[in-house]
Amino acid sequence: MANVKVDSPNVSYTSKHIESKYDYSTTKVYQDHNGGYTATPVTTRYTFRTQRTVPKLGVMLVGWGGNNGTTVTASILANKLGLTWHTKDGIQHSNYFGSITQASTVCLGTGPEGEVYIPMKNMLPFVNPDDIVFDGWDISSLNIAEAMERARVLDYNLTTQLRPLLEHMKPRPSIYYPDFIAANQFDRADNVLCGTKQEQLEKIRQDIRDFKTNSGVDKVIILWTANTERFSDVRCGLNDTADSLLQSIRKNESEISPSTMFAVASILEGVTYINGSPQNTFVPGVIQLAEKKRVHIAGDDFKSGQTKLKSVLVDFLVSAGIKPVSIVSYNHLGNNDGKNLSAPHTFKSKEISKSNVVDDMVQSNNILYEEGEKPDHCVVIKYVPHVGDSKRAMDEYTSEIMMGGHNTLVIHNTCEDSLLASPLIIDLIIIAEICERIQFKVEEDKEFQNFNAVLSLLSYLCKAPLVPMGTPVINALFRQRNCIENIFRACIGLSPVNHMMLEYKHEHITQKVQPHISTPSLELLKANARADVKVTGTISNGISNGLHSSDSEGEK
Ligand SMILES: NC(=O)c1ccc[n+]([C@@H]2O[C@H](COP(=O)([O-])OP(=O)(O)OC[C@H]3O[C@@H](n4cnc5c(N)ncnc54)[C@H](O)[C@@H]3O)[C@@H](O)[C@H]2O)c1
Ligand SMILES: O=P([O-])([O-])O[C@@H]1[C@@H](O)[C@H](O)[C@@H](O)[C@H](O)[C@@H]1O
Repeated sequence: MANVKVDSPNVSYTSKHIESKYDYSTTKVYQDHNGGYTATPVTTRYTFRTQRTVPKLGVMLVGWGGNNGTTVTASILANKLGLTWHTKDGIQHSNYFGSITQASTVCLGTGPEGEVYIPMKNMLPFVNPDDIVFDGWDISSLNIAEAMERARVLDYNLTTQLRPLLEHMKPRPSIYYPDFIAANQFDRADNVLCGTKQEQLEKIRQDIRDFKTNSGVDKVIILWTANTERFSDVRCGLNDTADSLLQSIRKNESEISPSTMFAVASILEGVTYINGSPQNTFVPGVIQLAEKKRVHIAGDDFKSGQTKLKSVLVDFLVSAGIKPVSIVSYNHLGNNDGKNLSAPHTFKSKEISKSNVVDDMVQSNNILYEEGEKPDHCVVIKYVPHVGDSKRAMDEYTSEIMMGGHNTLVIHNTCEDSLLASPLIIDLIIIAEICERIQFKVEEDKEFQNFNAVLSLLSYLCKAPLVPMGTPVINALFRQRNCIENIFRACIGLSPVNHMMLEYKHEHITQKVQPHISTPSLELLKANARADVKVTGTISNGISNGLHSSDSEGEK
C-alpha cells in the first residue's frame, strides 16, 4: 500500500503521531443596515495530531441478523479470505465497491504526468475492514449463516462457502418493545431480554464488556442496523436531559425506545454509537449524556440510494439556477425492512428522513425560492415481497427552466438495498474510528481536544445528519464528501482541494508556480503528431497550447 509522506516544515512524523500545523481559512460576513455585505477573510492556526497505531477493532451490530448486518459481516469475511465465486457472467471477486474509504480515490496533487490520484484509505492510518471482529444482538435467534440465507442478498455460490464460517456467530438476546416497530416483526422475536429497563441496560453494558474481554479487541464501536422504530416522544422530565433520561430508565418508563437504550449503554461504556436508521434515537438526553461523557455519536439513517441521488440531483439543478418544483420519490421492496416500513408509524420515521434532504440546497438560492418556499415533495414506500432486497425506486423531478419552460427527469433505479448500505456501514465505522484518534489544538490552546461528541463529519453517509447545536445541516453530497477529504488532508498538512488549477491558467513568470509536468520537446510532439495528434499553437514553457487529435482520414 503506497502511503503518503508529506514533505513540509508544518508536518512531522513520530512513532506515535502524525502532527500538522494547518492554517484554516474562512470568510466572516456581516450585513449592514443597507443590506450590503462586508466579507472579512479569517485565518485560524490549527495543530492536528493523529495517532498512528491502528487498533484491533470490534464492531457490535444491533440487528446483526438482518439483511444489512449479515451482508456486511459476510462481505468482510469474503474480502478477508479473497473469496471468488461462479456466476452466470463468470467468476466474481470479492470487493468493497460503494465504500469511499475502500473503493474511492482522492487527488493528492500534481505530478510530472499530471494529477495524482491515490486511494482515500492511503491518506491516513485507517483500520483495514478485513480485520474487524463482529458481534451483536438481534431479536431473532438465527445464527448469522442462517440469517444470511434468510436475507437472500448474496449469491448462492458465495453463501455456500461462507456458511461454515458464520454458523458459530450467534446474535445476543436483545431489547424488544413491540410498539416501537411494526407488529409484523413479532414472529421473529424469539431472542429477547426480559426484566426491567435498568436490568436490560446493565445486561447490554455487560455484553459490551464481555465482547471486549473475550475477543481481545482494543476498542469497540456499536452501530444500529436494526428495524426502523417509530419516533419517541420528547418530554420534559422524560428524556430532555441526561439525568431525566437515566431516571426514566430506572423508573422503567415505557417511552424509552430500544435504540435509545442501546445508545445509553454504549455511551456509559465509552463506546461510539452510530444510528443507521431514521428514528430519533438521539433524544436531547442522549446527546447531553454523550457530551458529558465525551463519547462520539452519529447518524441518522444510511444515505444509500434514492436519497443519495436526490442530494446530488437537487444540488446540480439548484446550483445551475434551475428550479425544482416537484419531487416524487416512490419505491417498493420486499425485504424485512420493507415489511417493517409497511406500518404507518415506522414509515413516518423514514418519510421524515427522506424528505428533509433538499432543505439546505433550496434555502441556498433566494433567486429561485421565496422565503419558506419549497418544491412539492412526496415519498412513497410499498412492500412487495416478491422483489426481496432488490429495491425498485422510481423518481420524477420537475423543474422550471428559463422563460416558463419545464424540464422533467424520470429515473428508474433498481438495486440490492443491502449491497448499497453495507459499504456505508464500513465507512461509518472506519471514519468514526479514526475520528477517535484525531485531536487538534486551535491557535494557542494548551490542550489537544477531540471532535465534538456529535460527529457531523459522517453526514455524507446519513440521510438526516445529526449535527451539534447551531451547526448548519449540509445534505449536498459533494460538499459532504469534500468535508471528509479536506479534513483528512488537513491531518497531513495539505490545503483543501479547491479545483482552481490556477497553475494552468496563466503564463509562468516565476519557477515557483510552474506546474510539475515534463515538457516534451517540440520534436517529440511533432513525432507524436505524425502518429495520431495534431499539435496546434506554440509551445510555451513546455506546455502546449493545444493538442487536438486528428481523425484517421484527417490532417497528419
Ligand atoms: N439500503 C438499506 O438497506 C438501508 C438504507 C437506509 C437505512 N436502512 C435501515 O437499516 C436498518 C436495517 O435494514 P435491513 O435491510 O438490514 O433490515 P432487516 O429487517 O433485514 O434487519 C433488521 C434486523 O433488526 C432486528 N431487530 C429489530 N428490532 C431489534 C432490536 N430491538 N434489537 C436487535 N435487533 C432487532 C430484526 O430481527 C432484523 O434482523 C433499517 O432500519 C433500515 O431502515 C437500510
Ligand atoms: O436510501 P434510500 O434509497 O433513499 O432509502 C431507502 C428506502 O427507499 C427504502 O424503502 C428503505 O427500505 C431503505 O431503508 C432506505 O432507507
